[in-house]
Amino acid sequence: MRLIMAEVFNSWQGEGGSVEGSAFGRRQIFVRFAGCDLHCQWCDSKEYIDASRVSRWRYEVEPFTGKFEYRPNPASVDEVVDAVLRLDTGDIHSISYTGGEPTLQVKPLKALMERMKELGFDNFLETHGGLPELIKEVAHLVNYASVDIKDESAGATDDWKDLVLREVESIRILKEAGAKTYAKLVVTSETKLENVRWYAELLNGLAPLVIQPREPIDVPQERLMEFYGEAARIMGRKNVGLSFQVHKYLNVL
Ligand SMILES: C[S@@+](CC[C@H](N)C(=O)[O-])C[C@H]1O[C@@H](n2cnc3c(N)ncnc32)[C@H](O)[C@@H]1O
Ligand SMILES: Nc1nc2[nH]cc(C(=O)O)c2c(=O)[nH]1
Ligand code: SF4
Ligand SMILES: [Mg+2]
Repeated sequence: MRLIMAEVFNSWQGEGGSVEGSAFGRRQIFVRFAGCDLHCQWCDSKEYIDASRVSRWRYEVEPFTGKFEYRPNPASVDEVVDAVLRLDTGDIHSISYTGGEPTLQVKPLKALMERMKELGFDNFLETHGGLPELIKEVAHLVNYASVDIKDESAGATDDWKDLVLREVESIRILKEAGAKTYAKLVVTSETKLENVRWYAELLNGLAPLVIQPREPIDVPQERLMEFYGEAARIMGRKNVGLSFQVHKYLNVL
């Protein structure tokens, strides 16, 4: 079984804040899949969106050295498992599957998750959640899930409201399967308060929410706290948090 890979590296989880299900500050091995069906304006992984242009993938030779080796795509599941195991520093909290959008290659994603589970690792899925029918195929293998709610201002797709409803459905599926799941909302200076209210109503009683400013940050602090306050009023004060992309400030992968 083959897949289009982007990169494999060892770092600490830089996002998620402190809500339940977050692995912020935990050491992970990141497995980044190539290819995505959305086009968030602010995506920081744009070079991996068009899978047909990702002719090779890279894996870190040693954690935090910035030294990589390259292999051609498509990769085999075995090659990826080998790259992950080479980066096992013995203190790994979980394996993060990110991208691009990992669920688009659901068969190899499932095979990888099964292998890592057999090897004693927990699986952490980072997903846009827009494809609940694919989420269903892996939900039973997921220990932790970070599911994005794509704000209107992300410009991810034409029918953004329908996307939000599918993301919430994915969260429901993951929760029912027993995965510790939270929603991540990337906000910009264009984010509307009424939209934040709507997301909070959909998530109320289902999963906690982290509000993550788009990098580079353009949302004023007062606005951020206004979003926070509204979400907390609807969802409860223990179910909302802030998240920042801390790895970018520390200059690590
Ligand atoms: C590159 S995405 C890959 C996983 C999946 N496609 C998704 O969007 O959730 C990984 C995470 O990075 C976040 N992200 C990407 N670019 C960002 C930016 N410029 N500022 C803040 N968060 C960003 C996304 O919102 C998502 O939570
Ligand atoms: N350190 C670190 N934490 C992350 N959390 C989510 C990431 C991602 O790109 O999915 C990411 C990433 O690329 N690096
Ligand atoms: S869904 Fe994720 S990978 Fe795809 S464009 Fe948006 S942020 Fe980037
Ligand atoms: Mg990232």
